[in-house]
Amino acid sequence: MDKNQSAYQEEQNRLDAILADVNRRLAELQAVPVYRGPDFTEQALEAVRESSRQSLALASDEPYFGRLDFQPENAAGKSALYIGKFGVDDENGGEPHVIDWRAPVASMFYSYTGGDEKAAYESPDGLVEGLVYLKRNLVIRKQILQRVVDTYERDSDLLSGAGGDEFLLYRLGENKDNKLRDIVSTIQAEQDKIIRSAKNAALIIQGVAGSGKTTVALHRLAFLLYQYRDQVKAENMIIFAPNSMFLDYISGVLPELGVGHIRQSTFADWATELTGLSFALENPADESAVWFALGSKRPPLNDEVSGRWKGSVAFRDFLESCFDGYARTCLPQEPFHPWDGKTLPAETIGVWYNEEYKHLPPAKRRERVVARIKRWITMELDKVWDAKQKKERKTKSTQRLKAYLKGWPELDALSFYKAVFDPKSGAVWMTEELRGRIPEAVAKDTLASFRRKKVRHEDLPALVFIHASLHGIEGSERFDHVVIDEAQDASPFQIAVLDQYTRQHSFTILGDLSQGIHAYRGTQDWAELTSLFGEDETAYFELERSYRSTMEIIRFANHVLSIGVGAGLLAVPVFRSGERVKVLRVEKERESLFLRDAVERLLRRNYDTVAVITRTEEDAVRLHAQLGELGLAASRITADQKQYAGGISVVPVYLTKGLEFDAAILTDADPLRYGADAQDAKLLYVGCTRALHDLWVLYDGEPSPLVNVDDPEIVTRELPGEDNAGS
Ligand SMILES: Nc1ncnc2c1ncn2[C@@H]1O[C@H](COP(=O)(O)OP(=O)(O)OP(=O)(O)O)[C@@H](O)[C@H]1O
Repeated sequence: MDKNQSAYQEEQNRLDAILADVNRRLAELQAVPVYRGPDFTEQALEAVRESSRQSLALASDEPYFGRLDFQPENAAGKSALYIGKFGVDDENGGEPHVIDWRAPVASMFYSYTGGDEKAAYESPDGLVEGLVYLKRNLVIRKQILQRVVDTYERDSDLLSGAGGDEFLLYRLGENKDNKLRDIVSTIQAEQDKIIRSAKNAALIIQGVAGSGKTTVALHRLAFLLYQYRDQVKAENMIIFAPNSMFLDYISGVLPELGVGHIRQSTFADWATELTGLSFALENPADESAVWFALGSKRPPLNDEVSGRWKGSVAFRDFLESCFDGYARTCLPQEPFHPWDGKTLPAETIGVWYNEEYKHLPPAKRRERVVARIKRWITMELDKVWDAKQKKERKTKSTQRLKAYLKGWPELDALSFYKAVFDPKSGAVWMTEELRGRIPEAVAKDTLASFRRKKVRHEDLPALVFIHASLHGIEGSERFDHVVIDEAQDASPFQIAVLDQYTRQHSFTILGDLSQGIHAYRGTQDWAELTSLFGEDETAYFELERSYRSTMEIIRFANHVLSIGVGAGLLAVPVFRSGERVKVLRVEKERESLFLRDAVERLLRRNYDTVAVITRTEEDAVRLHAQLGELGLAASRITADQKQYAGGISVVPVYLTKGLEFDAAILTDADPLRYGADAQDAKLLYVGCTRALHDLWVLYDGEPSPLVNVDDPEIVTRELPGEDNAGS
């Protein structure tokens, strides 16, 4: 028996033994009737049983994926640690059968990349150092052992890391369906560092396309829930992603990791609900039509652009000044007369408002003062003995209080915000000086939206900020941890308001400035965020290895960036070579026919997900219809879509962000649609980096200056014959 066979046999024997144990324990637990009665102790026991049932059921299909033979210093011998998604204890109190991947000791499986140095991990009792003898990857599917790959063996000629790469490449070469997956078995050292970072800091992660940002953030949530189980609750954690379809796309990962109940939302949904917003949001498609229009039709991008101005921290400071003015002046300066001859002096009301309830936010202060005035009226009425007079005074006082409060209206965030922009609002706190600070075009646009009873996405941070200033923030509204994905599209103000709602700046903020296609409202530079949290409370990471696409695709995409944006933030591909990028001239008249044939050809290669990526929405509508007429059923991805179906998609390039496809065909890569400017380059870069295995780039006339046509190593200008495709 050779070495590989004997390793396989050894693992098969162990798997048989573990599975027998897991299956027996699962059967025993399933045989216990579920307790649904009123006894608290029994309920608690049932909860423990249910959680064991669930983790054993999950563990029984794929109990573990890795093995690490480790000998701590001063220990007599080495032990084989098996690492899986869930820990499985030995019932008799011996070494655990399987160690949870999040446990401190399991960290070595990811961080140890070979070499002669010692390995180490942080145990609850301090640093433990020792020697790793073996690192082994195991693929078990539905209880069947499929692969055994040694990625490190001490004192052997196995090149350190080489097997690890082989295993990673095997995983990366797989097709993708309509859901993102977990990567527990192949987390890379640089990703592991982020996943296991301490909770109480804002982590900012700049990662190139396909570097695993989204995936890493989800694994980090699972880690935080494990490591800080006494301090954080899943219900108090939230993931913000750009749209509902993206949330659906990533929704599978956390359940796979055994984590439930984490909130997932878009910023717009969260903000609308929190503020009880009565206006609708402007259709995002209208904004897209402006900012993703072709080159010359786009407005110039500068700091006075409404989205940038309203997304800045300076705008928050401006609103704070408005708010201070409001809080100082909102209280009526007159005394209150509930009926003729009776007075509650303005000074008394002032003391209540300015001193006694000073610790409360204005809306709550108002509530308390009004309640106190009412109590005062009741007390004064109690002094009146004559029933008729009492009744008359009661009625009078109610009318007078109503009139008095007209000068002190109850404001919600929207009415406050409207008053900021509307010169006719009569708000005394909006001084001429403050009003003069609003750029004219911004004021005009905003008022026009108000007239349509609409607000824009860019108004939401302000509305949340005002809401929090007026009402304060309840403990139950605060988050234990917040993930912001695609954070380059979030404005600094948006992140600043989220920080108000988050305990101890506990954030994972991920993005890629090279994919900042919403530059008209997003973050330009991560340093803007560091200044929000303070340097000591921020940790910055860069991920530059890209795992999604083949080497050819990444090099092709990097070229787009270096022409359109300049060097910097370029992705480093993993060594996974595939087909060359096909840059093909296809005349418009035969475009749809060509596309139909191309998609069919890709499907014959057994790809599961294929995307036709257009530059504009109109092109997507047109091509989708034409392909339908040619008998190719594809789904068209739209901005308001809730789910991603997988299969064949037709999609405008700006809606592909965050998604990935086995193969992608980019249409219209010509100079008109993709000019040599930063905005177009970012769009094209996003489009190219969606493809895992195969990228086709089509144009009519001339190719875009962003497109690499000269490098025969990574580009082919002709369609290879089907039989020798890939050669
Ligand atoms: N360590 C890893 N092992 C296996 N696959 C990985 C690993 N890291 C990332 N991937 C894969 O790479 C792809 C990209 O991951 P992900 O979508 O999380 O990246 P991203 O940085 O958020 O990308 P983008 O910015 O382009 O949206 C996914 O298919 C993911 O499964």
